[in-house]
Amino acid sequence: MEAEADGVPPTAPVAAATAANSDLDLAARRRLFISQPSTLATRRQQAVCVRRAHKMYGGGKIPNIVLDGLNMTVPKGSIYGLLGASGCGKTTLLSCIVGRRRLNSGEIWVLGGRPGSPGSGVPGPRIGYMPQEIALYGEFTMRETLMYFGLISAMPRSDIEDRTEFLLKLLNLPHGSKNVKNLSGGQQRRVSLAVALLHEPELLILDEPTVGVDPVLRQSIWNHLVEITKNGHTTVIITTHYIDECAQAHMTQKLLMCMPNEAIQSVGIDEAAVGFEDVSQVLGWAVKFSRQLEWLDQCPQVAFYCDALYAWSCAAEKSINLISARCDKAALGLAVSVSAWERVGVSNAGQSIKVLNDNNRMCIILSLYKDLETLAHNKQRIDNAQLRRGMGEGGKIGLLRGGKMLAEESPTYLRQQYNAESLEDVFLKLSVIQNMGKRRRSSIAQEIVEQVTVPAISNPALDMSDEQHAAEISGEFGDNISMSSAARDPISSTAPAAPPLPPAEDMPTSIWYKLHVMQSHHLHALIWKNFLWMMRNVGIMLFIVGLPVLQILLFCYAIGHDPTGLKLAVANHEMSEEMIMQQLCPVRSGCNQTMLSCRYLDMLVKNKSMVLKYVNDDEDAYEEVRRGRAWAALVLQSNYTSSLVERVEEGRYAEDATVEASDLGVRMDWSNQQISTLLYRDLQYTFFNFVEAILIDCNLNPKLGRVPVEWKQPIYGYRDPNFTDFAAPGVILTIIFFLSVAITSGAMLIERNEGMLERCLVAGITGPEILLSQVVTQFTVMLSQTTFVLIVSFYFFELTLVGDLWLVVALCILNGLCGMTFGFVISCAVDTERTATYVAMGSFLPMVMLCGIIWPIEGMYPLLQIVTAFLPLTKPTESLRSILQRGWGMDNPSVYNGFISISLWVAVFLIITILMIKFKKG
Ligand SMILES: Nc1ncnc2c1ncn2[C@@H]1O[C@H](COP(=O)(O)OP(=O)(O)OP(=O)(O)O)[C@@H](O)[C@H]1O
Repeated sequence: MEAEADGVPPTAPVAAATAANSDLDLAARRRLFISQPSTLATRRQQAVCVRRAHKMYGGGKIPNIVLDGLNMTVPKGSIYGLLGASGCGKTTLLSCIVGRRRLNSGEIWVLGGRPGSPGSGVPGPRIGYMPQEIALYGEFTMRETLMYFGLISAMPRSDIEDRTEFLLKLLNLPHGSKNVKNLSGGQQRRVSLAVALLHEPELLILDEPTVGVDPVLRQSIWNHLVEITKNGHTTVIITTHYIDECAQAHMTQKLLMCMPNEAIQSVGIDEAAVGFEDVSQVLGWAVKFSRQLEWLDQCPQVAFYCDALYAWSCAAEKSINLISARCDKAALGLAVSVSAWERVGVSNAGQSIKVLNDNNRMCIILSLYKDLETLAHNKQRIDNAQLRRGMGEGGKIGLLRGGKMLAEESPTYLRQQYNAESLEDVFLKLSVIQNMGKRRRSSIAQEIVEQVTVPAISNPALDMSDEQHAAEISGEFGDNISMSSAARDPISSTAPAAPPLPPAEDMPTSIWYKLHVMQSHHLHALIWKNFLWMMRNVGIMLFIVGLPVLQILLFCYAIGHDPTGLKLAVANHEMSEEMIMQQLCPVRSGCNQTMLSCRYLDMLVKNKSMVLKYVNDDEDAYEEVRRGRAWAALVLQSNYTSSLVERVEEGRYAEDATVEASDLGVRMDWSNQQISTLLYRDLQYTFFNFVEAILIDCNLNPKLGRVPVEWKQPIYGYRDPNFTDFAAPGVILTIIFFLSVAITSGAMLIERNEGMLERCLVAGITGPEILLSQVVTQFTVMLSQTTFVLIVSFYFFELTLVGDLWLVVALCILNGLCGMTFGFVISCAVDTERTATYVAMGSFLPMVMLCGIIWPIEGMYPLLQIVTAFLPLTKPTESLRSILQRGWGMDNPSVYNGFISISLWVAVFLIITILMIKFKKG
């Protein structure tokens, strides 16, 4: 039955039977492991327990497998160093541990629960996370930064203040009222560390914490970490991608800068590291050096570490001479960080090395500037030595390579077991063993094996001779020894299935629990932070509030008004040459039938602000138009007045010649539709007014001069509508909508890209909380924007407002909300601000064109008319136009459709955002 269970029929041949036997063994072993009642409990007792973790990025044929059956066990109360080359997956593993990414398969237990599950506290206040990037608000002071993260952790203000004082002191930070952006890189990293330490979490995860921190401070940080792990309540995981140990493998790290002679003697150190970070320190060092060296003389060896910008160019020579003069040690190591080399430049570096050589006392540890990696690597030696010392013998180091944990032991144990002087050697040997497992026939591997003495394999985790067995054993062998599992493709593996993992612990399943995604202290912290950010960026806020006002001002001044000062060339043959010379056409009022042409032309000037230029003949007038000096040429015959009178008096009996002579001859420049339509209208309307005026003056019925159409009082709008009134609704909504898009997506992307969002999420803030806090904050901004825009439009420029102002306000606010949620979608969908700008711009232009803002939808291509009905601004624009121009209320479909449409869009954008936040991680 057992054989059947393992898929081998009882009648199989002998070879198969042998295999079946081994399967039986395996099954028996598996049962043994499964039956261990303590397995699940043991896992949950660890601070972190990872079993058979698989994680890959990208799909397709060549996925990037980052974690490949990884196991990791971090006991509570320990300091765990996660070491591995750059890009080996440390950050990925940490983000899975803190619940920000999901494994493709495998299990993670953190502090007894599954990260991301309700009630686990992970992500949340049980974790202190210091990411690789600074991830802080540059505009906030250190105190404000710590206050914000303290509030997130629901700490009382007094506790936050106490802890802040303690941490500022511990981390040697300047007075807490300095803005984070004004701190040095190293100081910023220390603030970042302070944030992680602030709420005294149970699990502290520090991703490369001591980069940019001088040796003095590193020591105090390490002391603190050792202190907090002592009582077993706090566990620390630290990553670094520098694998090696220093050449002098037993170097003891001590702070010497300020340490008096007696202290050095009492500590009894035999090697020392001296480090400093900035120019002033270097210069100070150079001056004080002779005295310091007296103390340092106690040490047989000194490592001299420098990360100063001008260390080489300004002070190095002097310092080195001083060192050289006072110190006759066998070896004085000189390590310089990559940044110093890079900034000083290779030539200076070369010069400095020359000085060192000339002095002939130094042993240059580094292989100098040619290999920046080596420089970086050497810089980190001090860290790793501290890591080792800080962890003591109880701590563990996990060596990560190729998605697997090569080993997980105390540094001393590893060095002893592999007979290695440094962890780098251990790592190298383990890498060779790993390669042997994968590529036994590889000549390259053989070569390496020949050169590197591989110790007898005593750790079954590294025995790759039976990969399947290794995989089976992995993770079940015991929780205190973690072993690497065999390489196996998580998807395509045909190897026997691993034993089933224990079921997950029961989590609260009530709907209320699941809905309980908002916590008041989180919202309080977020809203406080958002408003603080606004206060710190008054210039930006003034711009944000002022920009829509400026835009509406520009719109009201620039758009929709009738063009004035249009030039007309007039060939009026009723005028004498002298009159043309003087550009004077005499106007006679009353029932006077002389020079009527002048009376008409005068009305054009006075009523329509046209500018007339009198010319001698028709061709001259046309030429003016051809040369672009006039929009139209008017020709009036020499007998214009008499012909017009005769035409009016004789009516249908008037002769053709009379009718033609009374016509106003017009040739226009029709190239500009707006201007020519306006001229066309004004020339005619002015003529009707002119005839009407004469008829009135002569006591005749003015209606006789009109076309037989009676233009009664309009039902909606005015007889003389303007384009401003037509375009204003769409323009107001567009301004509010797109400014909300820009502000919201900008704010969210800045947070995300600078790592603040990630940090907040790890601290336990949820996506909906961030959204709600942004909505609250942006709402106040949008409210002020809307108020100013409406005041400018309807109070100062008196745009037509017939309907209910509150409906207008409500629609504008909904529209701003819609822009805000669209901004959320953009910030979730894209990664950079530049892409966000492209998306915003890409959506702005089509919306302006298609939503009936600058041209009536009725004039669009029929298919577009259907499409445009579904866009966010179409119905609201129609709705606002109806409220403003027609005074319609919510009972009218044209109005309420706008409200419904925009509300639906708000809901759609919100849902998309929440889904993206939920499913886009990892
Ligand atoms: N979001 C992502 N999408 C695709 N690939 C990713 C993503 N994040 C990381 N990777 C890849 O996964 C691998 C592991 O990256 P990770 O950042 O975890 O390494 P690391 O060990 O922390 O490196 P370092 O020490 O340099 O910080 C790298 O090859 C990286 O290119």
